[in-house]
Amino acid sequence: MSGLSAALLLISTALLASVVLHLVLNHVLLRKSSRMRLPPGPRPWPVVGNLLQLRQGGKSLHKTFASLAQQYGPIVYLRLGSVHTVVVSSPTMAKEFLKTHDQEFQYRPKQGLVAEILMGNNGMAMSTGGPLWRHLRRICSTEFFATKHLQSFESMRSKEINSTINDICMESGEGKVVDLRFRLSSLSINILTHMMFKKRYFGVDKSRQNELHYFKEVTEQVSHWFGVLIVSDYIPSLRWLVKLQGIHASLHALRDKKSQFIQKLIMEHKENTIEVDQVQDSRNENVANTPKDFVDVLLSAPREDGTGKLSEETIETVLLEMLTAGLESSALTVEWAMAELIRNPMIMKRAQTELETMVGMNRIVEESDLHKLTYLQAVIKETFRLHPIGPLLVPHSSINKVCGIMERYDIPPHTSVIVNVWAIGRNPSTWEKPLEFNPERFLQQQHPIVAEKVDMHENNFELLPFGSGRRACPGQGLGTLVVQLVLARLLHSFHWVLPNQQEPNTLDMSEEFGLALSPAQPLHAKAYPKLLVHLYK
Ligand code: HEM
Repeated sequence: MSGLSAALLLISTALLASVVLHLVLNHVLLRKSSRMRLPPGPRPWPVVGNLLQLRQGGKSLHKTFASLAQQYGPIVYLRLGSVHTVVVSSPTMAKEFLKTHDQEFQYRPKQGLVAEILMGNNGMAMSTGGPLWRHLRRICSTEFFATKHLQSFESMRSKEINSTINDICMESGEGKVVDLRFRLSSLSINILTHMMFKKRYFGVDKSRQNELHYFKEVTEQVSHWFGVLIVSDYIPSLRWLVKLQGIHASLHALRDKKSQFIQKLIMEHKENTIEVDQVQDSRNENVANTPKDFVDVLLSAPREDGTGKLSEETIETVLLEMLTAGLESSALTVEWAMAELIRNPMIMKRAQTELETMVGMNRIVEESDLHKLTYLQAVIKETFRLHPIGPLLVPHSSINKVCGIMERYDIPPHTSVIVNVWAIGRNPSTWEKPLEFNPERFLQQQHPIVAEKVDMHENNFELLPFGSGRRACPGQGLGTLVVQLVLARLLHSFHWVLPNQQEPNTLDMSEEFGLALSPAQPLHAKAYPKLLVHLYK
């Protein structure tokens, strides 16, 4: 027998053994779960469960789940390989899991291969839960996301946005089309990396180019891998097949790359050799005197049991998670808002008129103006409703079986609970004409769920762009602030239209589902300055 046939025989025997093992495990699992009052859902196939149904829907998982909800109702049970999964798609159901049973469902499901290799279980966002997760969340809330700390970076934010507005103004003067995806993502990277480790990557001289390239490669690859469906996460006996495909090797190589990048940052902070970047503004001030950054905070933080310092592994993971969660979220939300406004010129005009009235045309928008901009807030809520960048949140889970959901259903232990906020935002029984971009809906007092009530805080489950409860996004304050400020500055500083006299209503609004839900086509537009020249310096 040739070497090749021997290898093929070995592979087919192993495959057969995996399938048999799985059939046995499935049988046991089905017998156990058939005794529970499970929510309704499509009948699972042996071994693969409902995995094939998900594949049929293509890459847009949020849409596949929404059509399952239309068939089976606001709570659907699926078995993905051997993983119990529940998808909820109504405000009432979301409240049941994220508020009534928040304590039980505060955990994350067991990590898949990607998170296991790239993050370990010593971080925050992907951590299954426990004392370290609680400790890290407390550090983040008190030392990084606290209002006072965020305020201390106000001048840096303003200078970064000035610099972007200035670049757009120059492009406009040269008759160029603005690549808003690039501009917004560069701005968001500079703001976050400055707060996290006192570095900015865009608008810096050539010396930082290699580092920028490396940084982008690492973060883009991490995002890419989080969007890949790894079959052994659902059918563990196929782990050997995944190994054979070289996925482990690629992930380990990426882990080493990410470690190198973050280790360098940690070293620079320990040795105090970091070159603090300077963003010049018209008053020729720089931002060197900014407060303690996040790496400093983590390096001086104690362990969860109060002994010693956090391990470097933990620091690495938290930094990578914060970068992954925070880098694109605000930028993509502003891009969606701009796309909707360009498509709806009357709505853009109303937002601009509000800025002209409340701020005037003789100065730029400051953070202290934002609370007066009611219409702008409504535009942002409407953007979050139609285009939540985390359409399925991050899955929640419970350690134990939870009985009596809506007094009707039992949820097996370690079930992956997915909240389809995208479907909730488009549900016609909650929202009138749900597919219309209509910020006014948040200003109409007579509507049953009016703006004043739907405030994106703990008790409004109609609008959940940041989740809710113990696992809600800790970056909500920073994210909202950046979205409001950047959008206000773009609308106050420029008139915006599509290039080549393209009709507004022909703008492609299709989505790309990945780690974040982004416009499938990066937004390009022409900008025409509205303010006096010196306000762009
Ligand atoms: C517009 C901006 C943002 C949006 C829409 C957003 C949305 C979300 C959502 C939907 C979740 C999952 C909530 C859940 O599982 O229930 C989340 C979690 C998280 N977000 Fe954000 N986010 C934004 C900005 C940020 C920023 C700027 C940071 C950090 C710099 C950040 C850090 C995190 C972290 C660390 C978690 C995981 C929390 C945990 O598991 O305990 N986010 N975010």
